[in-house]
This record gives sequence, C-alpha cells and structure tokens, in this order.
Amino acid sequence: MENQQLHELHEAHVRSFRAKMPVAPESKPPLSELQSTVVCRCRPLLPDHDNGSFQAVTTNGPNIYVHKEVSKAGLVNTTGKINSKKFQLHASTSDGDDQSIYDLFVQAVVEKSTAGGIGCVLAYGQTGAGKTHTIEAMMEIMFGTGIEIVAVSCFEIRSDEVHDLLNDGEELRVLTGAEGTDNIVGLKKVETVEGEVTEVVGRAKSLRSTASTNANDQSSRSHAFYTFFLPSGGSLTFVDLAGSENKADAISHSESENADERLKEMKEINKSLGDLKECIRLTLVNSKGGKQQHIPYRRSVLTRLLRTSLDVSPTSEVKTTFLCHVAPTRRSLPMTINSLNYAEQMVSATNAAREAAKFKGPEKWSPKMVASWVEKLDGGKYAKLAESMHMSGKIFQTMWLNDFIKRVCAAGGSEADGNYIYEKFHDLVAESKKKKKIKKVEEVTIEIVEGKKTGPKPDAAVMYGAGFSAACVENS
Ligand SMILES: Nc1ncnc2c1ncn2[C@@H]1O[C@H](COP(=O)(O)OP(=O)(O)OP(=O)(O)O)[C@@H](O)[C@H]1O
Repeated sequence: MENQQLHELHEAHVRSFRAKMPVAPESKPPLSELQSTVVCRCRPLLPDHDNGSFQAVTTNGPNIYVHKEVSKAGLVNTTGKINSKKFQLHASTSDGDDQSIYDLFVQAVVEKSTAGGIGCVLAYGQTGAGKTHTIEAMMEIMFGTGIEIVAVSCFEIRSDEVHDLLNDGEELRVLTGAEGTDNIVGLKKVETVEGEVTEVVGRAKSLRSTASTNANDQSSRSHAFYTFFLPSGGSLTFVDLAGSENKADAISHSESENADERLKEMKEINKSLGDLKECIRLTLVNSKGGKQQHIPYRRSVLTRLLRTSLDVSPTSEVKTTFLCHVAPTRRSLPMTINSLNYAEQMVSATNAAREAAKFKGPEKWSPKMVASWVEKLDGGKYAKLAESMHMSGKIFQTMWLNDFIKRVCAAGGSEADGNYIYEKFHDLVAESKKKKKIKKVEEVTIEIVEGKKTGPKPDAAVMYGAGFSAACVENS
C-alpha cells in the first residue's frame, strides 16, 4: 500500500475517533481554584515541516489522546487502524489560538502579579513543539493590554552558566542567601517607561543562543527567563526552556561541521531537564505523604532557580502555569508521551497537595509544616524566621499576639513581621473553617437530594450559599 493511502487511512481513523468523542469535560477542580495549572498545548501540523505525518494527538478538555498506528511484530498494518492512549492534565488545547491560551491560562497569573504576588509561566516540551512561539506570543499579548511594567531583567542558562541577556551576555554567579534562596549576583534590572518594554525584550531575545537543528530551524540552545517587575511590588517571569531532544533532532544536515557542538549542547540541555524531571518526580512522591524524600534542587542551576515555581502546594506564594508543549506528528510520539508523563506527575502532585491541605486545616499542621509555610510566605521574605517557629498549628492558633511577637523579635524579626505573620496565619485558619463549613453543607444537600435526610444538621446561616434551598425545591 502506498504511504499516501496509509496516511489517509490513519487520518480517517483519527477523524472517526474525534467524531465519537464526548463534549469536552470540565476541568476538575476548576482552573480558577488552582494555584498551579498544568496545560498541554499541541501545536498545529506545519505544512513545510511535518509533511507526510498524520495528526497523532487529540485534545479534549483536560484529556489528551495520543494515537499510534497498530503494528504487528514491527510490520506495517495496512488497515491504517490506530491505537490511542489517554493522558489527563488540568486542561489542553490544540486550536493554535494564542489569545485564548492567554485568556484561559496566563491572565490569572498576570493578575496575581499585578496584585503584588509572584507569577510564573513556564513552557517546556520537546524541541520544535512551539515553546518559544507561545512564550513570545504571551509576552506580546500582555504588553498589548497596557500593563504597567517598571523594570525588566532577562537571562539565559547555557551549559549550567547564567548569562545576562540585558548586559551583553555577561556571565553571572548564582549564590545562596542566608535564608536559603538562590540569587543571581549582579543581574541587570532595566527600568522601563511606557512602550519601552517591547524593545528591551527584543534586545534580550536577539542575544539568546539559537541554532539550526533537524527539528527546528531556529532552535533555542538555552533556558531563557524574562522577568517583569510591576508597580505593586509583584513580579512575573516567563520561562522558555530549551527543548528535550534526541540525537537525530539535535544536529543539522546543513551544519554538519557544528555537529559536535550541537551534541555537547544536547547532553547539557538533557542533563538539566533530567534534573528538573527528577525534582518533579520527587515532588509527587512527597505530596503523597509518608517519608519525605530530599528533592535535589541543587543539582543544576536550572532547578535552583526554578525551585520556588515548582512549589505546587496550595500555600505556595507563587501562581504558576506549566505549559507542556507537544508536536502532533507521529515521529514525535515517544517524546510526546515522555512530556505528558511528567506533566501528569505535576498534576498528581498538585492534586495530592490540594487534598492534603483540604483535610488538614492550618490548625492541624505539624511544626514542620508551620515552618515551611513561614519560609514560603511572601516569596521567602520571612524565611529567616522559619527556623525559630518550632510550634504546631494548634499552638500557633491559641498563642497570644504579644507572645508571638516576642518570639519573632528574639529570632531577629521586627514587631511588624510578627503582626503580619500572625494575621496571615489566622486568615488561613478562618478560610479553612469557611471551606469546611461549605463542604459540610454540600454533603447535607446531596444526602437530602438522595432522600436520606440523615446528614448532620447544617448551619442555617450558610445554607443559601451552598444551594440548599434549590435542592429542597427540586426534591419536593
Ligand atoms: N501555535 C503555533 N502556530 C503556528 N506555528 C507554530 C505554533 N507553535 C509553533 N509553531 C512553529 O513551529 C516551529 C517551532 O516552534 P518553536 O521554535 O517555538 O519551538 P520550540 O519548542 O521553542 O523549539 P526549541 O526547543 O527547538 O527551541 C516554528 O516555526 C514556529 O513558528
């Protein structure tokens, strides 16, 4: 059978698979409730590049299906039938529309930053899958909203070295501060006035290391970070990771004299991405409870600098969107499956951390959890005080404010620090109690709808909020 005929049969099978697909299910939990969101973006087939490939990926709400032709003992199956494997993230899209990606998955991160928080949009996935395309489009759309940006800094990580993209690529050192956070020494922060930011970022982009490879004519050979500082004191970082790749993709036929250099780069890129994957894997292991594993953030500069963004716990001070990029082609399938496996681990870690927090209000936290919360509060501003906490959530909840301030001052903090941390903790306790109350009422509503009427008596004041009355009318 001709390749073309087989190709058409594959396409027909994918089309019929899609026709039978149910309406895209809603994301669970809703995206608005997530601290970290993991999304798959599948780029469109590119006529010049993906000639002869069929659409091997289908997205449907949070579900992603990867299609592989059925083959027996390595022989091509001439029926053109396909076999599909399902993955589930928080959301997915393949419509190629940058504006809707921004509206659905990036805008909330920008809002977090404009309100004074820390936002991060991180693109990862195999080489040529569209990471740079997305990050550049997201930055452009954000600039177009008229957002006020007071300063910018941009750097790249190449061969485990940091280079300042706004200072002629100068190599900089990463040092660990007293409070355990990693900082880049001497990174240039360029102040910007209205309309200037596009030009500043353009300068940084032109300095970034790229090369032509088999997979991509303009492949990024480094991990790039673009950080925007906002008048609220918040910041927003867009991270465009270099693509994971294999030997065939890394070199270029037209540049065979540079093959050794490309392969060396490929090894370095894959090593840092491997370290990142290991951190993600162990984050998942730890989020399941049990004996906590050491997460090797210090293995590479990339993981040291991404450490805060990888914190998927609901108490994290950072709102992050992970955009997992995949290419729709058949030849990309092994890399696609690999990227989606790691994205699924991120989703599981996020969900497990949410569940753990749901059933464990701050008043039930262990001393270690209290210290870890203080360490992360406001992007690590109070980290140096975390060590001195030594108290469970229960003790913290019952402690008098003056006693707490004394403790904070003894640890080198100020009265204002004590006041702030105390307030924040009690806000969290109140929030958790409110959520528990709503959950309780929802449970009662369900029981009454099912006609059991055996649940605990709900508090009348919150009954309306949870749709209690509507459920009773329907049932009468
Ligand atoms: N959503 C999209 N719509 C149209 N074209 C796209 C889209 N995403 C990517 N492309 C095109 O695909 C090619 C590869 O994209 P891009 O350079 O962004 O990939 P990458 O993942 O950053 O690759 P690398 O890791 O090698 O740097 C480019 O020609 C780009 O214009």
